[in-house]
Amino acid sequence: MFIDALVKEIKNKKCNIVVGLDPRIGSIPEGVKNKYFKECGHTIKAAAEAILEFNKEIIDNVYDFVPAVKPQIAFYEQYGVEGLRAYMKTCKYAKEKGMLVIGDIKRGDIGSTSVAYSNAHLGNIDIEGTIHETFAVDAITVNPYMGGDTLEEFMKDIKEKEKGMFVLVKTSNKGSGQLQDLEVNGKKIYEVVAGLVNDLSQQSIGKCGYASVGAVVGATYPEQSRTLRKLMKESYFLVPGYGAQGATVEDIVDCFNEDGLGAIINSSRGIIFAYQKSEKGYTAEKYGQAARQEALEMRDAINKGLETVEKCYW
Ligand SMILES: O=c1ccn([C@@H]2O[C@H](COP(=O)(O)O)[C@@H](O)[C@H]2O)c(=O)[nH]1
Repeated sequence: MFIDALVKEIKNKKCNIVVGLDPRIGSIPEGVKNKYFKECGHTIKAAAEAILEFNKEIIDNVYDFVPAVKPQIAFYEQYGVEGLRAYMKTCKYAKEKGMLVIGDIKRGDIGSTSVAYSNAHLGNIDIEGTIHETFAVDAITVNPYMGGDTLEEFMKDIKEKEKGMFVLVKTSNKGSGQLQDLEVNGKKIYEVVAGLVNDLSQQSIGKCGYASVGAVVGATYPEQSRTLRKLMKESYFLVPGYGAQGATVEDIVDCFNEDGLGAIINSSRGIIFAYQKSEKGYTAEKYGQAARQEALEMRDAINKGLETVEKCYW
């Protein structure tokens, strides 16, 4: 099951972080992009090639101690077909290096359309008996706004193909409260969604005791995450908002259960563009090493924080 593979990697690597692969061409070092711009001009193809090279260097520098990567598909889609090719190649490369891949795709639609999303991102597509995989990754993020039936359509691939999904429950952005914190029948919307996630998670509990149906819970809302931890005991939390969005170790420790497991903390810009922190003596030429250093520091800070509250698994 996806969750068993994730928890195994987390325990083996003693690391609770996921590196977000959100490449922005403006922040990719000149040395990388100029190579492709010289070859192909200022084209979509050149940008996509630069993104792929950049991602591979980041993966090469973190795969030995980081369990998973989370590419956000929007950063690839904006370059059309070439961008999506870079997304697929990035996912494949990370998998070859032994990392789990969480596709941050935030999909969800009426049931039959969710099936198509699931085929694309978790399963495969059957063309008159010939099976093809397209974007398949280990787990995806899913938007629950259209209701529980839209989530259920992903369960077939989660069970049969041993995949996972993280449902948006309480997001990290400033406006997340505008809808998610509204009260209906004495419950916040995010609590209602947590109920849906908890129900689905019961169908996907692995040997490790956690479920392949998890929740996205923003690091920027520690109070809400404490409530949510109690409502979804078996669900793993995918926690964005650390670093660039301002959340710190203190904000994320309660996303973990008492067993020291239950959460994987994402940082994207803070790691992949760490080379821009010139105060730390990093350089553009060594952007991969800068990302490695920053990810190591994040891992150690989180482990130390968890030790302090007596929740460190190892
Ligand atoms: O609530 C959410 C859900 C998803 N995200 C995504 O996580 C990363 C965060 O990037 P940083 O650079 O570390 O801020 C990004 O891909 C978002 O789309 C989120 O931030 N909050």
